[in-house]
Amino acid sequence: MEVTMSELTAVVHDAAEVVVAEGTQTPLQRVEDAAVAVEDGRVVAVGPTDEVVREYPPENARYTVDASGRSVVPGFVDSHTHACFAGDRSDEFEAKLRGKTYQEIMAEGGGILRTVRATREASDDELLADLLSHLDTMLSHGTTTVEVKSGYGLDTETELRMLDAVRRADEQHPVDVVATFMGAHAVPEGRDADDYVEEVVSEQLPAVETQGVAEFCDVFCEEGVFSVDQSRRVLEAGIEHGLTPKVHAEEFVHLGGAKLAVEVGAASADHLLQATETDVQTLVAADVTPVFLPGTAFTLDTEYADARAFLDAGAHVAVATDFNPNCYSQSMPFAVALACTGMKLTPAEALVAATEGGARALNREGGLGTLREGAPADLVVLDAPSYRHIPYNVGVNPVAAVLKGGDVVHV
Ligand SMILES: N=CN[C@@H](CCC(=O)O)C(=O)O
Ligand SMILES: [Zn+2]
Repeated sequence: MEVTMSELTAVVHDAAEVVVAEGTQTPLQRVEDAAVAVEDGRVVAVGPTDEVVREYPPENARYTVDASGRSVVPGFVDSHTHACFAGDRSDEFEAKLRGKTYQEIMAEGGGILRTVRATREASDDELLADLLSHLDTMLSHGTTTVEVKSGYGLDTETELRMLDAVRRADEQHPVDVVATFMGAHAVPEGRDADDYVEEVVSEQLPAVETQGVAEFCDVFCEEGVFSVDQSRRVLEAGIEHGLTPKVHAEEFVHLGGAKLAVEVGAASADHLLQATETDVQTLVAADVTPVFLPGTAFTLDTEYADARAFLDAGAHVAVATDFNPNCYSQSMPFAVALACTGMKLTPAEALVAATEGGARALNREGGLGTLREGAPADLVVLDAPSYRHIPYNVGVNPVAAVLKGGDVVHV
């Protein structure tokens, strides 16, 4: 005889609105005067409060959240971050304000390579503590799933130490953490790029597979970093070691990273500031999720990517923070605001790109990033009557509470 026990975990009721969110090609689905019921970590009902509470009485639930006057949206899925690192680069922000470019700072030994030096020197516990602290900040701003890349080690030992910190953070923290190996983030000081690519392929990737510590493999395909051929070599080797490709593509110079993303069947192509109309058509036809990182354009004070061209071509787009020592914001609400002001997404498009779009960029299309029935119960209660306040009330954290799998994990 089969016995199953289901548990009414949470009822969030009397919300001014609940945003279901489906995809950036679908009009925003939302319900007014609404409630959400959660059983065993999944959404079991979304609808008018009176109907939901009749079937799922709040008094039977472990958590009851009175969301009167507030809006409920899916937890943010931040699909592109470099959140595991040590050191501080706040002085580079000032140098950029005085006119230095990102490339000039790198050429002087700053930028990524400076973070590599600090990360190699940090202990395992320091790396973990810093990452956990960033996850706390992300959670308090409504992020419930985040992707974190390695790539500040650039040697086998430190890349593995970073990915181990990511694994431990995932175990210890309510936010779900998805690991990406990015040994090909920069060419280490004093090394030749081809020679280093061979190290990534023959040493780092086999070690990452043995440890089972990453799901994706990313590469910085950029002029002066890794060429298309070098990037292809890394991503194809990554596939052989069980990792799904992602590409930092067409950020500063148009090099062919978008085309490469299609060729290798990447889950996403990210940045895309220099993408051409052909890139747009090719990525959309191949269903590679375009990930836009407006915080990077804001920090570098550059033009923003043309996300509208992708939306017009039928793409389901994603928006993420790109949190890293150069783009120092863990806040998805801020990324949503910049997606609106910088890329002219509507608040609805930006919100869906930051939730369901992020799930697509991580190949998690079974409901993550939405509040439809059956989806993981990752909910954000906003201290505002509408999702429209996320980009409107800019510079203020709009999050009142966060539920992860139906448990209240932040108030
Ligand atoms: N573009 C390459 N990597 C990061 C920046 C990393 C850094 O500057 O430390 C990015 O996605 O923007
Ligand atoms: Zn990046």
